Amino acid sequence: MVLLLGYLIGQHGPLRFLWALLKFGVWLVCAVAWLGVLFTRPAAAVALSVAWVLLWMLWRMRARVWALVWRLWGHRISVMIPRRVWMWHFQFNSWPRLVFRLGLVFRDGHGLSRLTVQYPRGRWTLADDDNGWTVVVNVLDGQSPADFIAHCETFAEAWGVHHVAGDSPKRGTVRLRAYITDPLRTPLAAPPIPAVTNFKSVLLGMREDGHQWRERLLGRHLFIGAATGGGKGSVQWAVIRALCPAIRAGAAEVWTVDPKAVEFAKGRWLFKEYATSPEEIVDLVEKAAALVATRRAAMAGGARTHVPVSGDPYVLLNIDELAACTVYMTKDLIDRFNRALGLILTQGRSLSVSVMAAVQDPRKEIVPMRQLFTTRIVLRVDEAGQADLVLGGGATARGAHAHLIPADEYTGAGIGYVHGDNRATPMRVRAGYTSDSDIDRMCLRYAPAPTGP
Ligand SMILES: Nc1ncnc2c1ncn2[C@@H]1O[C@H](COP(=O)(O)OP(=O)(O)OP(=O)(O)O)[C@@H](O)[C@H]1O
Repeated sequence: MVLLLGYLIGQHGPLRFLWALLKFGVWLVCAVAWLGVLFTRPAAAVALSVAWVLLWMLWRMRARVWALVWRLWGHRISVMIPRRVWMWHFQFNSWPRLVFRLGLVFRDGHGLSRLTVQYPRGRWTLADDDNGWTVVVNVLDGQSPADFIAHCETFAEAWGVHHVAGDSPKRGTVRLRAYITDPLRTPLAAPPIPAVTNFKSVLLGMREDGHQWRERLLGRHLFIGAATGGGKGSVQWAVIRALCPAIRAGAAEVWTVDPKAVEFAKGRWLFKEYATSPEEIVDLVEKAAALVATRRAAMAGGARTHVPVSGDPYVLLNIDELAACTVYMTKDLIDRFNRALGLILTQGRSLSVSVMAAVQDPRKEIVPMRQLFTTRIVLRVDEAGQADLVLGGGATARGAHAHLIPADEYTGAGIGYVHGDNRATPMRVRAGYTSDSDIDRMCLRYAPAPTGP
């Protein structure tokens, strides 16, 4: 007997052994009590047994019952439950089970008896915008942040939230941000026009975390890839809106290439140059390349970067539907176009000549020079791999699900992903929508003052 006790304690450890002993004692007391009731009041004993079985079945099915309740009334429940209580539920109740099921835990020890499970706990905080929470996890040895980021969709499903975004703020750490509802679900108005253009930070719309979506223009080239109707125009117009004060003051010029002669015809008065036919387009791009060469020669040995001022302005070469220029023109014109554009893309950044190009099909054969664009934005695309073509390899795996953006204009147009500064993972954003009447007002108020005699 002593030997058996010693063996069991050695195998299971004293705590586990005591726990098992306690459970055995409780069961024994229950069984004796039940037998006592059976002999005195058989009917009550049968009723007790049936109630026990029912309770046991309900307990076993608790996950399915909860899933059903959640599916039927989840939305209403989520509104009623305070955010913090909701977060605590996932923090203490669901997280340990979830990471266990996803294989994000480690089991140590030898044999069942000494099994210890190490699982990543994480620091949980409510988000500032009250639309979810953030979990910062120190990954275990042998794991990488990518192991968690790959499961963002699963976390979103398990927590019943709209979206979970993951990134790695520093080595060995992963940050998961749960968004309960989608802050970008309704269209945004056109961004307000600033009093003075800030070339280093122009407002384009809103980020998923509720902050302003801003991009730098000076020293950058912008590339926007999206299927037709994805809302490329709204990003282009948001950039032009931000430039309006500088356009009026003569410190910025927009040169527009509009092969379809539709999208930008309405804002024609804001543009210093406007080209639609293949010959005009190639002449205009060569003119921009010549400006780059002139500025480079003028600055040789002097200042390293050009500062845009009235009379020596920042030039934005705005190209709508780049494929029309790189594929659908004669070979001679395509060669001239590619040569001139290549020169601007490689040398224009420090000389205040930027390119903003929109394209429906971002394949390499269509846009061979897309790697030269420093800021790349992908809106809704038709196939999963296309986000990788725009943002770079692995973007879809890191959360840029541009192929899942709804095709519906109201809920999906203008939504996309961009590589935010200091972020390893793409940030979801929505551009403000510039309507036709907004464009009319911009033309009336900000069209460049006429020059010449
Ligand atoms: N940011 C936005 N917010 C809400 N709705 C938008 C937004 N951008 C565009 N839309 C809606 O989607 C429609 C299509 O947008 P737009 O023409 O800009 O897409 P596109 O990507 O430029 O398409 P295409 O390649 O055919 O020119 C617009 O008419 C507008 O109704």
